[in-house]
Amino acid sequence: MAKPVSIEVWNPRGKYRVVSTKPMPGTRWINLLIEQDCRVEICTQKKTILSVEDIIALIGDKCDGVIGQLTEDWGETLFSALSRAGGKAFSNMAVGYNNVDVNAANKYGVAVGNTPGVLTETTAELAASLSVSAARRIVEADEFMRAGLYDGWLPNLFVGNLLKGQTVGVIGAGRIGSAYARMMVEGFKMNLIYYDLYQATRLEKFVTAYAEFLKANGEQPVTWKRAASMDEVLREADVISLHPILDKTTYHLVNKERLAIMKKEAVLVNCSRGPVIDEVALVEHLKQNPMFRVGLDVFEDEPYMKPGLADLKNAIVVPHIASASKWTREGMATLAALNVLGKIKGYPIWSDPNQVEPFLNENVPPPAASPSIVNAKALGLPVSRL
Ligand SMILES: NC(=O)C1=CN([C@@H]2O[C@H](COP(=O)(O)OP(=O)(O)OC[C@H]3O[C@@H](n4cnc5c(N)ncnc54)[C@H](O)[C@@H]3O)[C@@H](O)[C@H]2O)C=CC1
Ligand SMILES: O=C(O)C(=O)CO
Repeated sequence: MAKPVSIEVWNPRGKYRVVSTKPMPGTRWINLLIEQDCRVEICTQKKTILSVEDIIALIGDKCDGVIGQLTEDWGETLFSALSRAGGKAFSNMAVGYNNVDVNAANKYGVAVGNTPGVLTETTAELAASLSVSAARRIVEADEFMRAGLYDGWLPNLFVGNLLKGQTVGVIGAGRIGSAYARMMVEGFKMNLIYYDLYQATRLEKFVTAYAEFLKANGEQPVTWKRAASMDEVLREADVISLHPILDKTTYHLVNKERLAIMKKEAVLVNCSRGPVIDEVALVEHLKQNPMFRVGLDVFEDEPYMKPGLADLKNAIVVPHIASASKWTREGMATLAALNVLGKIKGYPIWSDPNQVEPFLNENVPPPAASPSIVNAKALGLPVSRL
């Protein structure tokens, strides 16, 4: 058993005990819980990633709900511990929930919440930032300046890739992938090719309308294409961004063979999950192809990078910050808290997890519903008619 962990307590006399495994941005999420008679316990342990044993110690003998993190292993052990403590409510403070064994949660009747929508543009903006930074070698140039190596303008200094008129590829045109695609098409007049299991109809309509706008103004219209395969995207695109969920079908989706069919001067961006790319193969590909560039926000074995990646000038690496804007992170905390509160209070499940704005308006009380419960159907939870 792990040693008792340090905690911060709000509303100690609250009827319901809600545990958060990490301090989260903002205070609205705390106030929303204590206003509904919850005692809120926030783990203030300095340890970045809590172990299963740490979280069992946090849960204790009585716990009505837990807000957890994407770095934690939520499966049989933790859901059985939460159930034994009388709890039936859990939420990831993340939209991705590959760290959660939903079947185990179903076994113990525990609702699993996530935080879709509030992080869509923030994440897409970072993917766009990495795309431009890699294409134009921003980080290399910054390091060059700071090293005092600049001794005047040169025709060939840090020459990169132009984006306008080139092809942007998206693998996984869901919420974030579609937002990213629009940013790159509308912002840089790139032509789109995307691959997804489902047709991204809204995205296609947006790009079609933008093309008509450009044409009406005497400019070259942009184009879009839904690829029949992922390989088609990898062959044709100049910049490719990965935005699928991580599951067994997307593990190592980008491997040695697929890296080999990409353009030698392509840019590859990953703001989804690290294991979507075979990172060992990527390091070797980057070594063999110095004009191929990557922008990575996520890594196969976070928090570690595969050997050699940190030494490569054609790789930009940032520590899983794609959703890290103030508004988004405070909103994620709010959605996660309301997921847990909703289950505790017996509220129905919000009918559309893609429209969570009503929960994010600080000037009005949130709807009496859980914003997004991924196993609502499996648990037979009622859907809100609001
Ligand atoms: N780096 C970061 O901080 C963040 C990472 N993420 C990651 O991004 C993922 C996507 O988030 P959203 O866009 O909100 O989810 P979403 O569910 O709206 O979109 C995911 C898309 O992936 C597609 N997909 C699933 N399997 C596929 C396959 N085998 N090939 C191609 N496409 C496939 C789905 O059809 C769907 O359209 C999350 O699951 C999470 O892992 C999300 C937010 C922040
Ligand atoms: O939401 C997610 O899935 C993240 O990776 C962090 O925002």
